[in-house]
Amino acid sequence: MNVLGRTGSVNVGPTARLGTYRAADGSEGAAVGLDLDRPHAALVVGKRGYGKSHTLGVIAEGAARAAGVAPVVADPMGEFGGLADGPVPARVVETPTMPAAALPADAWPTLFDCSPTGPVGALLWEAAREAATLDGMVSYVDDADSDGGVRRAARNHLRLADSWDVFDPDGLDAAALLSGVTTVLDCAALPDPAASALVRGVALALYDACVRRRPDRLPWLLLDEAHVFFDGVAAPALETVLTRGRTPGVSLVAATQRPGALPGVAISQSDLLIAHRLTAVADVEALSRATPTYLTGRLRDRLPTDPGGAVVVDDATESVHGVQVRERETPHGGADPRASDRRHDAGAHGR
Ligand SMILES: Nc1ncnc2c1ncn2[C@@H]1O[C@H](COP(=O)(O)OP(=O)(O)OP(=O)(O)O)[C@@H](O)[C@H]1O
Repeated sequence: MNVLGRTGSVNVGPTARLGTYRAADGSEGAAVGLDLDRPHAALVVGKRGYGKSHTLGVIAEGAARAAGVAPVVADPMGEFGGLADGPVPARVVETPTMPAAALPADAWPTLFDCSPTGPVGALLWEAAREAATLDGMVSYVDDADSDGGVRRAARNHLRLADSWDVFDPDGLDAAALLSGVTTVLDCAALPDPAASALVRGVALALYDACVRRRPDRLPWLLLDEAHVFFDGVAAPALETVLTRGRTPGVSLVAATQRPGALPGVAISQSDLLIAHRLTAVADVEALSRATPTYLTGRLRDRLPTDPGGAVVVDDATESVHGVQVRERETPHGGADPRASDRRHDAGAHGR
């Protein structure tokens, strides 16, 4: 099997089975895999319904099976629970939490769209610097020598954070995330700021663990709907992983239907691009601007038209491939509901 993202001997190291090569006329060829041996930054793009969540699941299945790899999937739509229902080692954390201290003090004003130099933002920043728990932060705010309105506003922000149920002193840490099984963080019930805070804490915990010690497994962080995280408080940690993660050994796979909404670094730092069908001009242009010179012809002309088809731009081998992504081994939760199915179900129940 040829392995994309890998230079040197193709048979060395863990590999995710991606699918088969696909010629321009649609005919399928030899099996093709993705390298999981070295750290990578990969971007999976495609318009709705053309397979990017499916492909993220295929990569997660391969990573779950790979020795020496600890995959963590951030699942904003609750589509990846099926990973735990199949033959790969995976667990779903239905209500993921992390210690409040996992979010750096300077992130707290941003979490609530407060200026860090404004009175409320500055108080939140100080509270996070001085206290490791939400309760401790609230106490700090209550005792602060600030205007009553400022304290009230800061307390309301912290109450909102408490209502998300995402901060817990006993929440996930790097040791739990780097355990042997794939971890799916079900973020479907979390509002975007809470999910983004969680992903920032997780990304930093994984990065710090790899910088400070040599974990038994290399983390792979897989993000679906990645534009939500890049647009939120998670962005600085994701950019750190993208720009500095490879040396300590942290990989990031970001899937999005809106590559045009990602920061330029998310495209330019990716050494693997898996592009499904895209039609929005802004998205195609964002990719085209960052795609390398060895991609001959316009990217737009090479994009596939049917679900599961993809163009893979591999910076390691400086090559471009047409690929048909394989079927999932575990149930995929991303199919759109159909009214006709509901009508059938209702009929079966005699309604
Ligand atoms: N390679 C493939 N082989 C077989 N079926 C596929 C493949 N890729 C996608 N599909 C099917 O196509 C449908 C849409 O795929 P998917 O949910 O991954 O799309 P998406 O681009 O992530 O859309 P959304 O943004 O709505 O999540 C699903 O029913 C999925 O099972």
